[in-house]
Order: sequence, then structure tokens, then C-alpha cells
Amino acid sequence: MRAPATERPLTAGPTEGPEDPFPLRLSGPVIKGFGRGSKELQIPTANIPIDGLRVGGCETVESGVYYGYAGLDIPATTDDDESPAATATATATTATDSKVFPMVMSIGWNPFYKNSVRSVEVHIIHTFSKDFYGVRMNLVILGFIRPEFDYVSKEALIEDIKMDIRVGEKSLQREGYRKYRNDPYLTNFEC
Ligand SMILES: Cc1cc2nc3c(=O)[nH]c(=O)nc-3n(C[C@H](O)[C@H](O)[C@H](O)COP(=O)(O)O)c2cc1C
Ligand SMILES: Nc1ncnc2c1ncn2[C@@H]1O[C@H](COP(=O)(O)OP(=O)(O)O)[C@@H](O)[C@H]1O
Ligand SMILES: [Mg+2]
Repeated sequence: MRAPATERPLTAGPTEGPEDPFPLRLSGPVIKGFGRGSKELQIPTANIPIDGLRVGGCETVESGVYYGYAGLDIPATTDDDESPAATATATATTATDSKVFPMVMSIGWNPFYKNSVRSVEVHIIHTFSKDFYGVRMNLVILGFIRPEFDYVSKEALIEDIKMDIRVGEKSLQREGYRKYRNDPYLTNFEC
């Protein structure tokens, strides 16, 4: 069982850019989970159905924690980040920018909670003022951070997820990863 404050590297995946099987692309509507993300952990996760989670059409995706970008089919005007920095730069933000966000995500059984169903959950690195259940979410997954663990305490789980967020942000800032923010898949909500 994993204890808090385990020493961890600040980035994940090769410096040059994503390596096979990444980038992985998947999509689905945001559905209800167990309601623990916001309430118990104060880290909300937008869950999508596990159906169709395949690499190359047959192999299933390994359970674990990943990073990449999420595109949300929300009108640009409902993207109401309340931070002063975001307000200051609002006029410079295009409609596409405001629908695409960095994310970290977990695929698996949530061993700490011993779930009996496998879930796909995305924490979007952005502050939203309201929920977006039912909205279509497109994902471009660019790298693997770590396997899922069981934890000695809820605090230890929270600490590791916070570190995942830092690792995800730092990993995406690299040259070979930044460009995927403009991947057309993220904002194609037509099919
Ligand atoms: C980046 C990230 C890493 C996670 N890592 C683990 C983990 O190692 N073990 C685990 O049991 N749950 C992990 N979770 C899942 C949380 O336990 C989960 O988000 C929480 O139970 C909320 O579930 P809900 O959406 O059904 O409310 C992780 C979630 C995120 C976003
Ligand atoms: N930054 C965010 N990342 C992911 N979801 C968010 C975020 N901010 C608000 N939400 C909303 O919170 C919901 C997830 O909260 P959570 O407590 O994990 O509930 P559930 O168990 O139903 O997934 C998402 O479906 C979304 O509507
Ligand atoms: Mg959730």
C-alpha cells in the first residue's frame, strides 16, 4: 500500500514527444460517477463510459494514470474561469482555445475505493463555475504517468493526485507535446 510523499520525477514520457501507443484518442459524454471526486477529494473528475476503450481495435488500455488534452463541447461563453489572470487575457482567447484544456486522468478500478466497475475519469486542469454532465468530451492522451495504487489514507491519495497534476502540466509544456493542443480531434464534435 502506498504511503504519502513518495519521491517522484517531475515529467513522464520521452522529452521529444509521445511514444507508441500514444497519442490515443477517445471520446464520450460526461456521465455520473460515485460523486467522490468533488466531495471527498476536492478533485472533480469528469467520467466517460468505458465502452470502446481499445488500442488498435483489440487490446484494452492498461489501467493507470495518464496526461493529455481534453476538448469539451461547451459554448465558449460558458467557460467562465474566475481567476483574475484568465479575465485579463479573456479577449485574447479564441473559441477553440477555450474548449481545450490540459488534463490528467485515471483509467481503472480505483483500488483505494475497491470499485467493482472499471472507470475512465478526467480531471481537467481548469476551474469551472458549473458542472458539465452530458457534454461531449474528446481526449488526446499523450503519456502514461504511473499505475494505480491503493493508499494508506485518503490524504495520501490526494497528495499523489496533486503530484500527477504537476507532472501532467510540466510534461505538456514540452515542445513535442504542446502542439497536440491544436489536434483537430479535440474540437470535432460532429461525429
Ligand atoms: C490523476 C488521478 C489519479 C488517480 N489515481 C488513483 C489511484 O492511484 N488509486 C485510486 O484508487 N484512485 C485513483 N484515482 C481515482 C480517484 O479515486 C477518483 O477520481 C475518485 O474516486 C472519484 O471518483 P468518482 O468520479 O466516481 O466520484 C485517481 C484520479 C485521478 C484524477
Ligand atoms: N476541473 C474539473 N474537472 C473535471 N470535472 C469537473 C471539473 N470542474 C467541474 N467538474 C464537474 O464535476 C463533475 C465531476 O465531479 P465528481 O465529484 O467526480 O462526480 P462524479 O462522481 O459524478 O464523476 C464532472 O462531471 C463535471 O461536470
Ligand atoms: Mg468523477
